[in-house]
Amino acid sequence: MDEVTRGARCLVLCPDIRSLSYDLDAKERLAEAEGLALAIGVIIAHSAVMPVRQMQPNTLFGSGQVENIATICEQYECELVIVDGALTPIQQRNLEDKLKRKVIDRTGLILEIFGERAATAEGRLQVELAHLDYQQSRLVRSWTHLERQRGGFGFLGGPGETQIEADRRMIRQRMGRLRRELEQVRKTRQLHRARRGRAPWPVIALVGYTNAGKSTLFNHLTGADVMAEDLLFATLDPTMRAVSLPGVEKAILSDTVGFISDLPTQLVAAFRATLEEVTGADIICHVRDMANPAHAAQKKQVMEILSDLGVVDADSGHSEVPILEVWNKADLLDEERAEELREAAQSQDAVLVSAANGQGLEDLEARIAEILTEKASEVTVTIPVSDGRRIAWLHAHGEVIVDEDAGEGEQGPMRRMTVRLNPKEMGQYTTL
Ligand SMILES: Nc1nc2c(ncn2[C@@H]2O[C@H](COP(=O)(O)OP(=O)(O)OP(=O)(O)O)[C@@H](O)[C@H]2O)c(=O)[nH]1
Ligand SMILES: [Mg+2]
Repeated sequence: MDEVTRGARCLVLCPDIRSLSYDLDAKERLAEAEGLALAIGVIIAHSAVMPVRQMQPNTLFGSGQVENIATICEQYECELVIVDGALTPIQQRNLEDKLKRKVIDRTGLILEIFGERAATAEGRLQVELAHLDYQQSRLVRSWTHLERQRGGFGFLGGPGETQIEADRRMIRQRMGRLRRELEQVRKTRQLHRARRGRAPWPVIALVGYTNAGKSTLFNHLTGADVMAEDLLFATLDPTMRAVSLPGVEKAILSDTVGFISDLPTQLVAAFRATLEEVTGADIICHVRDMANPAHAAQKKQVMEILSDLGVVDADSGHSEVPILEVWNKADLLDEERAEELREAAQSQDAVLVSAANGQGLEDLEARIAEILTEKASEVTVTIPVSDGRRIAWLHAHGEVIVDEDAGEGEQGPMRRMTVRLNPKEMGQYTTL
C-alpha cells in the first residue's frame, strides 16, 4: 500500500449500514474516524455520515451517493477519501476509479497509524507483517478482479497474472522471514520477562480504549515523560517504569497500546504478543474516559479484548487478574455527575480520578497498593535443611525469591528463604 501523504486534504466518510448493528451511534463513530484520520496527520476538509440502505458489492455506496461523494470531493478539494468501514478490494478499487482519488478503509487507516508509531523492533516487525497480510488479501482478490477484466479483453493468462504470482510469492517469502525474526525477538523478550518474573516486583498493567488517558496517568504516577497526546494510538509499544506506592516499595507500571473497536484482524494477531504482557500482570488498571459519551461501549470493547486474551472469562466475566477501573477525566464532568460517579465507585472496583490535574490519584495509589498487598506479600523464613516438607511446600505454593544457605543452626544446616505468599497461603504455611 502506498504511503498516505501527511497534510493531504481528506474527506472522512462513516457508512451507516442498515443491516449491521453498531455499538456506537453514527455520530460517535464519525468522531472516532476523524480522530483516526488526524492521527496520521491529514487535514480533514469535510466529514459526513453516509446511510447505506443496501450494500453495493461493487462500490459499497449506491451510484447516486458515489456521485454525491465526487461532488463533495470537488467542492472541498479532497485528495483522499477515508471510509470508516471495511471495503473489499474490489470496492476500494472501483471507488478509486470513480472518484479519481485515493481511497482507504478503516483497516488501511489503522495500519498506516501503526506503521508510523511502531518504535521497537518488535512493533515494527508486527506492523509490517500485518501490512503484508492485508496487502496479500488485496492482491489475491484483485487478481480475480483483473482476470475478469482480462477475460473481457481476451488476454487470458497474460503477463499480469505472472506479475501478480511473483508479487504474491515475494510477499509470502517476506512474511516467512518476518515471522522468523519475530520469533527470535519474542524469545528474547520472554527471557527478559522470565528474569523480571523472578524479581519480586509486582506488575501493574494500564489498559483501556485509545485516548482514555493511560499515558497521562503513567506519566503522573512515574514522573516519566511518555508521549501523551490527543491522538488515537499515541502509544504503541509497551513502556515500563518502576513506581513506589504506599506499602509497596517497588512495582512495575506498564503502559500499553490502546484498544479500539473493529481492530483489524491482522493487528489483533500481531498485537496479541504485546498485550500478553497484560496476562502476566498482578493487577490490571482499566483506564476509562468517563467524559466520553461512548464510555460504556468502549468498556465493552476492552472487556472483549481482555477475554480474547484469556484474562477475563467470556461467560462469567470473572478475571484471573484483579481489575481496578480508573474512571478518568473527572475534571471534565459537571459537579453533579462527578459526585454521582464518586459514590458509585465506592461500591465497585473503581476510583474516580483526573490524570490531568492529579485529583484522586492518591486514592488510586492506595487502592492499587491494597490489592497488591492483599494478593501476596513477601516473607523471609529460616528453615532447617532437614525439614524438607516445609521447603518443598514453599517451592510448590509460593514464589521463591531467595533460597540461600544460612549456616549452622541448633537443628543443623539451615536455609533462608524469601517467598511471596498470599494471605491464604500464609495461613496454610503457619499450620503446616
Ligand atoms: N481533561 C482531561 N484530559 C485528559 C485527562 N487524562 C488524559 N487527558 C487527555 O486525553 C488525551 C489522551 O491522553 P493519553 O494519555 O495520550 O491517552 P492514552 O490512553 O495513552 O491513548 P493511546 O496511547 O492513544 O491509547 C490527551 O490529550 C490528554 O491530555 C484528564 O484526566 N482530564
Ligand atoms: Mg498512550
